[in-house]
Amino acid sequence: MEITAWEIMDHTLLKKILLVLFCTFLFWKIIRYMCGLLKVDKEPVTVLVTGAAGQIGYALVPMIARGLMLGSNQPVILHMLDIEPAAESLKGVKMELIDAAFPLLRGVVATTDVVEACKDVNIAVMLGGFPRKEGMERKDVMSKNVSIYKAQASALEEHAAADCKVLVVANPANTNALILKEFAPSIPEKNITCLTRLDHNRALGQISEKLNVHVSDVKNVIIWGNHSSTQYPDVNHAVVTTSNGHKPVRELVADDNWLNTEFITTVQERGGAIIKARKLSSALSAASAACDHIRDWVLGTPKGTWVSMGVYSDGCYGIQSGLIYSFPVTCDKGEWNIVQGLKIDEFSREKMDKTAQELIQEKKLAMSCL
Ligand SMILES: NC(=O)C1=CN([C@@H]2O[C@H](COP(=O)(O)OP(=O)(O)OC[C@H]3O[C@@H](n4cnc5c(N)ncnc54)[C@H](O)[C@@H]3O)[C@@H](O)[C@H]2O)C=CC1
Ligand SMILES: O=C([O-])CC(=O)C(=O)O
Repeated sequence: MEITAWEIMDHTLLKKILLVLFCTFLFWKIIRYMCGLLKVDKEPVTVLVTGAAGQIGYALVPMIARGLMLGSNQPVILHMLDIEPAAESLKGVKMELIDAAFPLLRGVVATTDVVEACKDVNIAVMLGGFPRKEGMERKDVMSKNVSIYKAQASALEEHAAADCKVLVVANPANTNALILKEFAPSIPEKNITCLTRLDHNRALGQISEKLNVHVSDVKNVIIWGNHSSTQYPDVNHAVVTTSNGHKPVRELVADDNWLNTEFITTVQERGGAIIKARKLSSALSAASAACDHIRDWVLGTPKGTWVSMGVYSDGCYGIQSGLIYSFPVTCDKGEWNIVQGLKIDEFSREKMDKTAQELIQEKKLAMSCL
């Protein structure tokens, strides 16, 4: 068969067109594959917030959904628990979370069922509890919280993820955390903590105001002990970053009398001062501190910096083991470790022991309510 010149040219053209189409297709496939490799969409982390219809809850859940707790590339699923009388209000919070269209928020559960709330939870922030009311004895409040924390400990133990990290905020925070630990024996004791980061941040704030320096330049204050007015805010190891390196806070403040009296009582009594001013307890700063606590625990503390966390004591610094006591800690790869070897002077020793004594009494009271 005879092939004309036109037909030969036509063939070549056709081949070229096919080749271009094939190359475009291949290029597109490669680009899609590379995009897949670079994709940063992680598995969502499930975060439980109990008492979520309350005022800290209302400040905290949008922070979590915005990535302030676990990072700006970490999707989250929120589980919110409250009690029946707050169910309608909780529903409203869920509606607002949907309306806010948070890109990281991959699901919201709002429930009054503790089992549903605890299911597959990776992080639990416990805000729910029974507040002290007029005319109530400490023992009455303790007894109500012991039963709440006992029940929630069992639900977490049975239904949460095996490596669930717990942060107790509700007061009495240290002792509620201790009860939770007692009744959730299969959750590792290192995974149960309480919030003293608010007190830590308050101490940083006071030093920053006194020295007129940026708060992010102040570091390594310590809150020892109970989240109560016996806590000991300690600046003996705290420093300020200056253009000439780190300078001790004591040297810069140059007023030991202020540091040993007014500074300590201001931090110890700050919660009460906020209640007096707002007629409500601290909520935005408590929510922010809860985010700081979990973020540093999960993602790590910056090099050379420690933070304060209420953790299970092992006897170090002469603090009786078996209490949830606030210590200076560093965090790495999801684990906290108490900063060791800090020098403790006589003034500090006395204050650290006083707050430990209060925790021993609270523990006794809690155990008597069981
Ligand atoms: N550790 C810290 O630094 C701080 C601790 N707190 C404490 O945090 C807690 C929460 O404070 P707010 O949000 O201001 O209180 P709030 O009274 O506004 O909210 C508490 C919420 O817990 C709910 N609740 C009560 N019993 C519950 C249960 N068994 N299960 C689930 N939810 C339950 C209530 O219905 C309410 O919605 C309080 O105990 C407060 O004293 C407050 C500030 C700082
Ligand atoms: O007593 C309260 O509810 C408030 C509180 O713990 C604080 O602000 O430190």
